[in-house]
Amino acid sequence: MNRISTVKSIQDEVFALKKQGKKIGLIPTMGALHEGHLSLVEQARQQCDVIIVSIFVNPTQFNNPSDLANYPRTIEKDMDLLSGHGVMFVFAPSVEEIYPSDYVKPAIDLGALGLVMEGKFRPGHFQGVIEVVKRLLESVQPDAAYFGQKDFQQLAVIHYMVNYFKIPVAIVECPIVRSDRGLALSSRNMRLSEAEKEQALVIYTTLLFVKAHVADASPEALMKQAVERINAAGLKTEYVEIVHPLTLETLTDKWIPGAVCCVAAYCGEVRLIDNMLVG
Ligand SMILES: Nc1ncnc2c1ncn2[C@@H]1O[C@H](COP(=O)(O)OP(=O)(O)OP(=O)(O)O)[C@@H](O)[C@H]1O
Ligand SMILES: CC(C)(CO)[C@@H](O)C(=O)[O-]
Ligand code: BAL
Repeated sequence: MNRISTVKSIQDEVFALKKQGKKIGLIPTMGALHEGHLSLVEQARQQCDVIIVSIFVNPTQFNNPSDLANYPRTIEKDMDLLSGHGVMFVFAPSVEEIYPSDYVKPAIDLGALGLVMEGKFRPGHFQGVIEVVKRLLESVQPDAAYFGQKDFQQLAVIHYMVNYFKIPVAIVECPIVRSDRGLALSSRNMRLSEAEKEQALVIYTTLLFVKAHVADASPEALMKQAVERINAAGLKTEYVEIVHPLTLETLTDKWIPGAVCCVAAYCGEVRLIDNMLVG
């Protein structure tokens, strides 16, 4: 497994491998890797010949400076965790490498996709995600790129961006990996105490509660109950939205197949997100 830090070097490697007919899979991450990331690697291994994991804490997608400052950075541990998982390259560029002085921000209007949920509570977040994902895809030029459904809205935005700019890559969605008791794995979980990890389970149990009650309550009523349940457990809910899986429009009185319940809540200082297919 080689660690590469420049766009030029990763391009040289990829171009040579592509010439040999190899299929390239990219897993973009911000590091502090866990089993959720490894599941993306494993899925990529089943479909690609060459696996590249990028590790880059992208400053432009953080709307909150303290979130960026506190984001865990564990590159040596990450390299250890990845070894034995068939990864050929870890691409870990600097901020200057990703955003050189002549870098031009992509111009794209995400419309409603970028204004709801994460877009509403983390202003500028998706513009930053688009900047970095477009730059990574154009730098590495993979055949397929793997993303987790834990970041459900991010996937919707990335699909839109790839279509909009006609980037020739397959976007592969990977299911959410949870702890034994249901907490969605996340790099930010490292900042939770054991007691907070216990408390945060209410997000999962609330998603299960919503799923179990679709036949006897409206989306609107269940969103309200979900907020109450999460807050009653001591978390601070930012939003609970039950949405159309493609347009992300909030459902009110009628259910549709494929409805997804999305949650963002603070457990102490740590902001957690999760979602579940409920409709
Ligand atoms: N529990 C998980 N199951 C499946 N995919 C996941 C999981 N956690 C993260 N991913 C995916 O891994 C990729 C990289 O995510 P990232 O590095 O931001 O980790 P993270 O755990 O989501 O961190 P955080 O939520 O704390 O920012 C994303 O596509 C993300 O959706
Ligand atoms: C896709 C991504 C790596 C871009 O920085 C990030 O948003 C993430 O980890 O989900
Ligand atoms: N996985 C989402 C990255 C972020 O929270 O910025």
